[in-house]
Amino acid sequence: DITTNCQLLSSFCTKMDGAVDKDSSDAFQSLPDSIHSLRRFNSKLTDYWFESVCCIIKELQESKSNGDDMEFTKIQAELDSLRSQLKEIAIQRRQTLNDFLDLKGNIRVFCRVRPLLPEESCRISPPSLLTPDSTRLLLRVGDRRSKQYNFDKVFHPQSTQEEVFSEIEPVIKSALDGYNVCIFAYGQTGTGKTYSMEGSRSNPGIVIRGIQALFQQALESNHTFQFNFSMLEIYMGGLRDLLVPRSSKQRKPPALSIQMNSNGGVEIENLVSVEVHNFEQVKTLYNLGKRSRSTGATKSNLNSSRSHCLICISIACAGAPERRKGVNKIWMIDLGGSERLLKTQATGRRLEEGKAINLSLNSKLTQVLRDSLGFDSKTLMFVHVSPKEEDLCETICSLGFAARAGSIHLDSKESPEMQARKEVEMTKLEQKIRELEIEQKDVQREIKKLKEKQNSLLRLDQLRDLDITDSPPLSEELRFDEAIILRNERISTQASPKIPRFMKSTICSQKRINSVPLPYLSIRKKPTIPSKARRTTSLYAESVHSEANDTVLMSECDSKITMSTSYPDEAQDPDDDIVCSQDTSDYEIKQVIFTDKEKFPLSTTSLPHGCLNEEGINAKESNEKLHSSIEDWLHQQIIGQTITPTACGKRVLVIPIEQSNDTGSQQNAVNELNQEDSQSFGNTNSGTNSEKNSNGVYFFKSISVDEASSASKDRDRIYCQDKDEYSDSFSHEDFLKAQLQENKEKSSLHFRESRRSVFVTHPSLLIQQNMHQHKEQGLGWRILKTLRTLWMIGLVLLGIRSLGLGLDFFHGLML
Ligand SMILES: Nc1ncnc2c1ncn2[C@@H]1O[C@H](COP(=O)(O)OP(=O)(O)OP(=O)(O)O)[C@@H](O)[C@H]1O
Repeated sequence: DITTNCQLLSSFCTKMDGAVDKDSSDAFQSLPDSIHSLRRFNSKLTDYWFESVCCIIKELQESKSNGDDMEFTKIQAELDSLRSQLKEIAIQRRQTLNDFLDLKGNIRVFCRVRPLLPEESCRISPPSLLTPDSTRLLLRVGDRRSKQYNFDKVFHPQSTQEEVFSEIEPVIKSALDGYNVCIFAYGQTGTGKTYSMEGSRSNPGIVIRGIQALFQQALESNHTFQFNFSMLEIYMGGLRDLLVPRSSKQRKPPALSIQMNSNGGVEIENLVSVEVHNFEQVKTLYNLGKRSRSTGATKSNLNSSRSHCLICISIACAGAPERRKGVNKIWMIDLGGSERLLKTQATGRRLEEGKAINLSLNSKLTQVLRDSLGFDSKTLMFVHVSPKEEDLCETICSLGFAARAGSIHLDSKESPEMQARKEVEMTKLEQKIRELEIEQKDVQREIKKLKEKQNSLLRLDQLRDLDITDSPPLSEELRFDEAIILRNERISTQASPKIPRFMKSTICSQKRINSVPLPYLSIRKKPTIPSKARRTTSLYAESVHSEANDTVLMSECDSKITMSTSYPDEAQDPDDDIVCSQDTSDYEIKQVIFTDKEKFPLSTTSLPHGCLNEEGINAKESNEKLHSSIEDWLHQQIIGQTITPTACGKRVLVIPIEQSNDTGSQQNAVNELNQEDSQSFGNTNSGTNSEKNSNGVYFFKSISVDEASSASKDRDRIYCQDKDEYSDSFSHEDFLKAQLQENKEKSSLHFRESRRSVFVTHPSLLIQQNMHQHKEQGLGWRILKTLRTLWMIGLVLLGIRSLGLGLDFFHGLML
């Protein structure tokens, strides 16, 4: 209405005035939008407003036209120089950090002595381990003898998780610089390996802190990284993917096997590798993986890890030639407790596990880590020991192993002077790294400021190109819009605009009294849909309004199929769903066109957007839901992986959509899937939805798609072929028939009864057309059916009675 529009314009003019006076970039930012709104509502405004706005814009254009180009070029030059400066600093910092780590040693060995646990502390015996300083550990053997071990650092029983992590932080930086990194926790069972790696909820360990630091540092760097997360265990000598739910007879994940690629890198075939974008996602996946890890109670540890657990984050960064490698890995490994089988008194399965833990330390583990150990990879080993005297033998074994691993640089015969010089050098390098980091941040801040300035100039440029006064205020397109707006307004006025929505008549009732209103027309432009062969990305979520009466498949009552529309760049019109929400026999279909999946690499996948965000989720219960949804989703990926051959002959995971934040439509599509995936397929919908489902719509059941349907809960879906061309209006039956008749290599549509959504998932699912029609029956029909049944029962009773009479008669005759 006029008042609202005048208010809109008034605020617009205030903004414009501000823009002229203060050169405010905020006002520039909203100018194009405001101008668009202005033109849109022009016909309802007085000439005065429009003219005054035009004047302001003109003034603005004139005042800014001089010298802007020069300023833009100057800023660009400054930006270029700052960028090369930043690159220079990054190279220097990387080099200095590497020198520092070289001095420290590429293989570093730390020792952590765990404290006595509350249940152990009552035993009073002299401590067998002493830590005279931060690098030496003294082991008392008997009353007089003691043995000394040297480490890069010794963490005494009171050392905190923060102190331990402080040794990890520099290698996380190295990982972002392109170096492979391996962090191990080694030691006897029950000595605190899992405590160091995992930690507790309130006091997290290396893994959680490491991942957090990785994402934080990636955010602060001037590169964009791609992270992929995998988690596996070596259990009883074999590899097991921890992100895949435990196998059952029907759902067996593919076996993992270790392969070497052409660059000499190790690849684990069939291992699920999930692209992750933030810390929360990794944390959720990590928690999921932890649940699948093999643990059990032993005499030494009630919650003993019975396997080696390996976490791998692969880091890729395009356009950063200064990195050591294009793609590198960071491994974090919680080894199974090395144990003396006699001492743990293990029998049966525990005995076998114990043997396997010890054996696989050398075989599978070294194969998996072949490309991540040695050369310029950074390896950190944390050897864990127990302070208990009765564990002395195991402690000696562990310390001996650690000493051998560290002997590469620790035992080298360095004189105290040399060691002192090394210390000084390292301190200097550390200082230099700190300075370079500060400088780097300053330059980054400067670049950000200049970019903002440049953007505001660009926006002004856009404004200059805007021809307001010379062109007629309404273009053809806007005239058309306006005509539609007027038409819709007329319709809504006719339909008593003041009554609340729930009181308006339904389509059925309107039909009964022959007053079907004119359908609403959308003023939105439809995106042009490329031919199917060319579709590579998710385009839009489209819903269609369609009448579907008197077809063979339809139910008795007439019903309309109403599908709402949503485009990425336009806000949803609140009135759009008026028609579909009025009539219980209305029915909504959402069709989401997805990406071509063939471009995804083998065994690499991306989670549905938002699926792993723990924020705002209500702790335990929601976590459970989240986990089961992720499990389901992951399992679907595994099944998809086994049955989905692509045109290139490769097998790819079934991925709903490539993760991207850029278009609203993709977001819509992903959200749709998230909802789908995060809910069980049953009646989890709201009452309204279910009610809608049960009125005048079809149910297609038991469509099987190879192994997929037998292995999952997809029984109430229909799978049919994707439609080649977009059609605005079609009957339900025709639509489905068309889908089924098309060739079977195309993307498939899922029709889910419970949510009434049709969406394309992935290519190449073969279709079996054994669909059973299920008609929803009206009340009248049900009464007829009951009467028919009663009639049949009556007939049968009559027959029996007649038979009885006949027999009596026959009996009488005989007598
Ligand atoms: N530094 C520590 N501070 C406090 N408690 C600790 C510490 N280290 C270990 N513990 C406790 O000791 C117990 C055994 O630790 P943990 O399970 O981490 O041992 P482990 O070496 O991983 O054993 P396994 O190899 O059998 O899995 C746990 O209850 C843990 O909380």
